[in-house]
Amino acid sequence: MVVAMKQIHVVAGVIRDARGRILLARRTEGRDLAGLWEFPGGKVEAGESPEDALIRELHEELGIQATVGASLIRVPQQYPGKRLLLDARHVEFDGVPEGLDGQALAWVPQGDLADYPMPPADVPVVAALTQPDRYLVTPAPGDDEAWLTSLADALAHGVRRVQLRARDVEARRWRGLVARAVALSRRVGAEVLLNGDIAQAREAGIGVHLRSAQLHDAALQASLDDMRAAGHAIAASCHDAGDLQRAEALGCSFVVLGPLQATASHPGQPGIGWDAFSGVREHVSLPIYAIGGLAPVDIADARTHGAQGIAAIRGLWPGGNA
Ligand SMILES: Nc1nc2c([nH]c(=O)n2[C@H]2C[C@H](O)[C@@H](COP(=O)(O)OP(=O)(O)OP(=O)(O)O)O2)c(=O)[nH]1
Ligand SMILES: [Mg+2]
Repeated sequence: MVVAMKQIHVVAGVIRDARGRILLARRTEGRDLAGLWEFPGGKVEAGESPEDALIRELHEELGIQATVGASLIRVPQQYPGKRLLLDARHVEFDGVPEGLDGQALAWVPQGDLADYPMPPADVPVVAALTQPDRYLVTPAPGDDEAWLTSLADALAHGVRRVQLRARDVEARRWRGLVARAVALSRRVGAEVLLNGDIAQAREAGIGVHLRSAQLHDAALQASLDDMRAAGHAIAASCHDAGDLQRAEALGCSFVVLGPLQATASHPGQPGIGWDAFSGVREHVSLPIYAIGGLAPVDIADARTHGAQGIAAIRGLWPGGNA
């Protein structure tokens, strides 16, 4: 049994300049995680509010006067020997930031953030800034044309990450639907992944979304390495910490964890709820969508509990059903 360690609350600022670039600071030698880039900030002291802590830290470390804005994401994360809550807030400021502790600073265009080595808890923060907060999973097609129209509708409403999923659809029909769905998605720059079938995903030139049962199939590693080398995304469905760790080891770039609530598509499977979701997410450094009975209205809750956002069939499909 793991002994519960006290969680350290760290509040960090997402600070932008007039060009939209984001300020990163490099952790100085002699501290934990030295040399890695971080969002400026620090630990909340006893009796202090997170907002006051961030204002104090940004004044001490950068010499700026901060105004703390909206929450971006709160990431619970385990490190060797400690547990962290990285609480990332948008910040406005007066003054000119300087590295008052001798730390290097960099103004980084949002698209380049992934080039800066950062601590594990920052990976979900960067993803929250740069990747979609909704992940549509398609329902099984009844009528093909109606299914494609609904997909086009979802894309028109801003969906930018899609998992094509259909059980029990005849292979040739599914291949045709996948090709048309990929064309629709490409037109608006949405990312597409195919559920379960690595070979077909490779052939269609899209990513693959692994079923949780596939995570424990060691024989898949070679074809997944091949997918990654070709620049295609790998994602996975996870139900517990073991699945998450396996997905991270296989090189997944994001995952789905659930069911958060009981759903009609998985009757009898109880939901894990937000608190358990937070506890499980601590074990890996990955963007994680919560799935199971969720809709866009739940995105704020999701972010508060360390999720990238929500994945859904009904909650993101126009009309709410297949
Ligand atoms: N500020 C900040 N800390 C982060 C980030 N990511 C991350 O894992 N951390 C970790 C590193 C540290 O273990 C902890 C923050 O502690 P810190 O060393 O900055 O604390 P502090 O500013 O209060 O300074 P001190 O305790 O060294 O005096 O959180 C991040 O993006 N920003
Ligand atoms: Mg600090």
